[in-house]
Amino acid sequence: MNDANRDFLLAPSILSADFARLGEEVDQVLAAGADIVHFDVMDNHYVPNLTIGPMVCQALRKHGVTAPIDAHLMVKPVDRLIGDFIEAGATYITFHPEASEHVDRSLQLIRSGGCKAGLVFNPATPLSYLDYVMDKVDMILLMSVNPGFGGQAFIPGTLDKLREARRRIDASGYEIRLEIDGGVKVDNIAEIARAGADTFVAGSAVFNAGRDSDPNRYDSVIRAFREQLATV
Ligand SMILES: O=C(CO)[C@H](O)[C@H](O)COP(=O)(O)O
Ligand SMILES: [Fe+2]
Repeated sequence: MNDANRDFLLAPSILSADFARLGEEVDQVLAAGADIVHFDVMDNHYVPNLTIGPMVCQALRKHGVTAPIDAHLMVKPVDRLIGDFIEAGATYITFHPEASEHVDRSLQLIRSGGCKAGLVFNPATPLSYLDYVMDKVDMILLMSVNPGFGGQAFIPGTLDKLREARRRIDASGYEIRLEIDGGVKVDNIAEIARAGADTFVAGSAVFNAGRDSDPNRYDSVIRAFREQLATV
């Protein structure tokens, strides 16, 4: 696939949403044109922060969210929670290979539950974890910050890593999405897309936009992202 016909998907990270009004926040960002709900799961063990789990994913489904939910598991161990997120209605389940004792088994567990499987690479994690599992991944997620917190700055070296991941995907012949997570803003998304990403997580850039009282507060930031992507 080349840049011209790659479809770009926007995945706002609800890490930066107002948790007290989560259903409403998700409804508004999807109404503004977002494609995927990025759902950050942190365990205060694999990463130094604690967030939300499968019950909240299930609550979003019950609330009526039908868009894909992209569960980014920053937890160790991973396998038990994989089952819980399958039950809770996740669409994608991604995990960090260092957090699984048996990466191949965890990937198979996700697919056997009917979900799409992905591996997440921290800034210092080598892409060689992909060597023997390309046929078992639907998503490769490159972290462009160290995991654990929203609002951090994009690490520029990730652009080269994106180019390398894109080469691997194109050479494999498999349909695999290439997602980027951390510090994605309106002013760098085009450069990130040119380096090979096709799925863009953005938390603070989306949820810090607009005024709380404005029901259309996310329209202009989503439109600005799309305008930038149209230049790629
Ligand atoms: O996985 C994450 C952090 O570990 C988040 O998805 C990410 O940081 C998004 O937030 P921002 O766009 O504000 O950087
Ligand atoms: Fe994330």
